[in-house]
Amino acid sequence: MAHSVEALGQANDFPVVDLSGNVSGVVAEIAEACEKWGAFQVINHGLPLEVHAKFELAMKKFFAQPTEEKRKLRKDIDGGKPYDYGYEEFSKNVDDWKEVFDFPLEKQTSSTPISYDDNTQRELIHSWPQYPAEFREACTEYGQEMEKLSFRLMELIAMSLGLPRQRLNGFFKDHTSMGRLIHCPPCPTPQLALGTHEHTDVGALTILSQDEAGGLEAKRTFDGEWIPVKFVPNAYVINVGDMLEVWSNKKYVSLVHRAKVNSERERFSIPFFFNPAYYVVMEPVEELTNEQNPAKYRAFNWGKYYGSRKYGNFKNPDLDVLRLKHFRLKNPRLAWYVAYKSPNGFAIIQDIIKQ
Ligand SMILES: O=C(O)CCC(=O)C(=O)O
Ligand SMILES: [Fe+2]
Repeated sequence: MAHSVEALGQANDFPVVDLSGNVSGVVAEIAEACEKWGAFQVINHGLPLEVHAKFELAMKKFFAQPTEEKRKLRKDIDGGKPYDYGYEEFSKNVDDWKEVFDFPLEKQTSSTPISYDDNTQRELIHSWPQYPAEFREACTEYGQEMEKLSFRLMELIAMSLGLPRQRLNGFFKDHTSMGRLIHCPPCPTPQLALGTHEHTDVGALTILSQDEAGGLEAKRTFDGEWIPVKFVPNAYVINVGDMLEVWSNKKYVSLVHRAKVNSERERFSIPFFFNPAYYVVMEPVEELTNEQNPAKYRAFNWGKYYGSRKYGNFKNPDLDVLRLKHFRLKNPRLAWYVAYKSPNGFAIIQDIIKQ
């Protein structure tokens, strides 16, 4: 029998954190939100409305073009062009009802390996559309604001874990963050499709802007119920990603989420993924582990993890890509799972063991 949410003493909405409040109050709200929900929304975040509006308009003009135009900017994963225009989902072997445009931050020069056992770095190709003329500038300005907000949030999150304010900043020195524009056209059979299938975000945190069409849903941790993430004007939704789960030694859990589509209207959604530098070795933060609370993850390299997720899709629909569970400690069976399921499984396991 379904329990009423009230009876269980749980709110049915994500906490909305007012970032203009006093720091200790904000930190306490973030701590509770990350632990209970793995997500929260922020208002009064300081991002200029005009930067957001210009960016949103440029995005809508871009997507309104004929498909042939957009396809000129097609992603080519194996050709070292993982950004730009695409209409398939990236981290799982399922089709989403959407088209996307991905862009790295302007100053980003680092590259990611193409698979977990590949140690070569290659420069990644990215191109900007000619139309609309202000597209590149709008994305760049928005990206810079997102970067600022991401650092601010990471500092608040570090404090919420009882760490010094800048404890996690160093991991983002050459960060591999990216922005994604998502357009889901109206869907004639919304019950048979999803804009974005169930997943967790692989990076540290995600800052997502959804529009009035809504559709974003989060899986509530205590009962697995899908909860709609309410549209709040001028707010951003902040998701805990896989890497924050690792650093916090699972005190905070990466948010499982998805997005629905509807038959009447199109929807737009804009996630910004704040990711560590590709060379970062991921492992629980030392200060957050001890004998009573030993590390729940073994160390692994972010760039390789990201590369496997980014480039592993669609190669073979029967194979999984690297996921966080493959690095969880105290579950040797999973090591065998990786070994048997992946084309380079045994090499991956040897690599994990060596670390
Ligand atoms: O479509 C959406 O709003 C969700 C997007 C998302 O979760 C993602 O791209 O990681
Ligand atoms: Fe996501």
